[in-house]
Amino acid sequence: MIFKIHKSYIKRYFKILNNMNNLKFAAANAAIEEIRSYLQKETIIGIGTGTTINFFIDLLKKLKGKFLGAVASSQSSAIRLKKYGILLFELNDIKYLPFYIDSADEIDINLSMIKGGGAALTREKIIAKYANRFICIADETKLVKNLGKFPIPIEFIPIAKNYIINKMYLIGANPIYRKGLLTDNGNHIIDLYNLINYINPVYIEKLLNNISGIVSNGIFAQRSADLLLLSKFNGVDYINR
Ligand SMILES: O=C(CO)[C@H](O)[C@H](O)COP(=O)(O)O
Repeated sequence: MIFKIHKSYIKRYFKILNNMNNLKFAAANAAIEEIRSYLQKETIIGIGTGTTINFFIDLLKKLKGKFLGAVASSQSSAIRLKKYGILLFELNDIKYLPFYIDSADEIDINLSMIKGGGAALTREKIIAKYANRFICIADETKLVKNLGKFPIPIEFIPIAKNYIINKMYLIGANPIYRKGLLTDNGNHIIDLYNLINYINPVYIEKLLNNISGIVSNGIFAQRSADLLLLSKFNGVDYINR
């Protein structure tokens, strides 16, 4: 069966996409301005993962020479950084990380987040915890009153799949396995639906941390962001924790 899509729908789709990209670019650009004056020859920057961060990496290439290099939270970000000739470091090789720049799938006013839509949550959480300052860049669609509409990703060790799925039903979540996905750490991902509108993200984060086989979960409440650069159609808001 052939479906004909009206030209006006295609035009509208590209207009929305373009607007979203403009917002992502604006947030990324604000982060560049935020860190610019702190950069020194020996500075290493922590870099997240995703479409918003890709804009940040593209802008960062212009600051090459003003900092030493970067530590990436995923293979995909590492490849992009490498393409621009930005020096890559392993987290274990660095003593101090002044900034970690990343986006989020959802963020609330306390700067707690759900992350991991791009499956990089474990490395993101480790680097975010190691960093002195977490700067989150996001467009205004990511800001929510209560976290939980976006499913919570959990990265787990493959042999624990059935055990974890059963456990998730017991705590009232609807677990959906991301078929065919292998994380950079060789693990798998389940997305938890219906654990919505919870008031206490720290409680859920700790609860999930406590289940055997789960390597990490996408709630970033114990280590929330320090600064949110939130891009809107009329400018960028600076929201401090
Ligand atoms: O947590 C993440 C990846 O694991 C990303 O930060 C999150 O998914 C947002 O991505 P995007 O900028 O593409 O909306």
